[in-house]
Amino acid sequence: MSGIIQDLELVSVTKRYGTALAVNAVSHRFRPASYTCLLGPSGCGKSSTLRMIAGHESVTEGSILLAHRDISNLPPAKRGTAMMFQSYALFPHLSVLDNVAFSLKMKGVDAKERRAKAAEMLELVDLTALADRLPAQLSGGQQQRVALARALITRPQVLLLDEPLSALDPFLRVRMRTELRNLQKELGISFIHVTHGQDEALALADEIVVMNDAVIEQAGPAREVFNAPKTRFVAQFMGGHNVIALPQGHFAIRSDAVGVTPAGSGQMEGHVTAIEYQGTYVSVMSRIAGDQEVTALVPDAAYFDAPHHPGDRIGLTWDAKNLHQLTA
Ligand SMILES: Nc1ncnc2c1ncn2[C@@H]1O[C@H](COP(=O)(O)OP(=O)(O)OP(=O)(O)O)[C@@H](O)[C@H]1O
Repeated sequence: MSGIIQDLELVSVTKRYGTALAVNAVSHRFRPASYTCLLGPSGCGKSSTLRMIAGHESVTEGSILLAHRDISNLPPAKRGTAMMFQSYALFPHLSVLDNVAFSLKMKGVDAKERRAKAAEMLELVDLTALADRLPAQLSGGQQQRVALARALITRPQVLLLDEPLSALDPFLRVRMRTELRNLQKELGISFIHVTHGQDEALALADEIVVMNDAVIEQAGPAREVFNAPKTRFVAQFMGGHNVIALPQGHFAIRSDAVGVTPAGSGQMEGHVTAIEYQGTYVSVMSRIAGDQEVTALVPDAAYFDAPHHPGDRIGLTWDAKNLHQLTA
């Protein structure tokens, strides 16, 4: 919205709560004007990272730079960032329009100008018709759009979103994620979105930053992180992969890159432990040498041409180019 594309960078950022280490010397440069998801399991430090960027939590060590300016010690309103919270925290007694205009009122902007700006933001999130309602008269999805408009009215260079879709029902969640993604592209600013959902991150993100245990395990374009996980944790957390120990080391391979052949004809022998019908695919779970579990996702037509059953011996095949060596 500023018209200038700005870089956000974390330089060895650490957060301690007493003796607990929540974020451990994390460094990362966020791509300008892109949608980034901070992804990881509960407690990995993603919300602490987001809150430090927003200025709602102090940085214990390290610095946060926006457009090469150290913003680590600035108050939230002076950073060029804005945060949309998990609970939208709208003022219940204020109309939608006044909720959106609130931060401009705090800044001393006169009534006419702030109402005009708020109306512009409501148009952006498609809520013009509901400007005079109170928050209690809105659906969850509408409340969320008010919260978005309220964050965007400050014209941030970076919008921070903490689990913004978690309060919505599954149907609305999918719709809102499309809206968020479109809004980010339309505004051309950076969105940094915290989530513990792999599907959500894959659907939304240009870049995924996977955190585990207070550090970044892997960061890169969504497709690269899913396709070529570097560690066992990333492979297992992203899902859809097998982790296999081979004589050359540990490898990840996507389940849909593993083929099932008649016994005696594959790269490896296994016996089927379970079959699960998933609609488009059938999941064939098997056990191979070394008591390792391998799952093959077989397109349903191929499976039903030559079905297998628990106890059957099968061959498993893959193309070596689909094996990704793990570093940890
Ligand atoms: N205010 C606090 N005081 C003490 N410890 C905290 C505080 N906030 C977070 N922590 C701890 O820091 C670690 C990281 O928490 P954080 O909220 O950043 O993780 P998260 O990945 O966002 O998890 P979740 O998805 O559950 O919100 C956790 O072990 C958490 O218990």
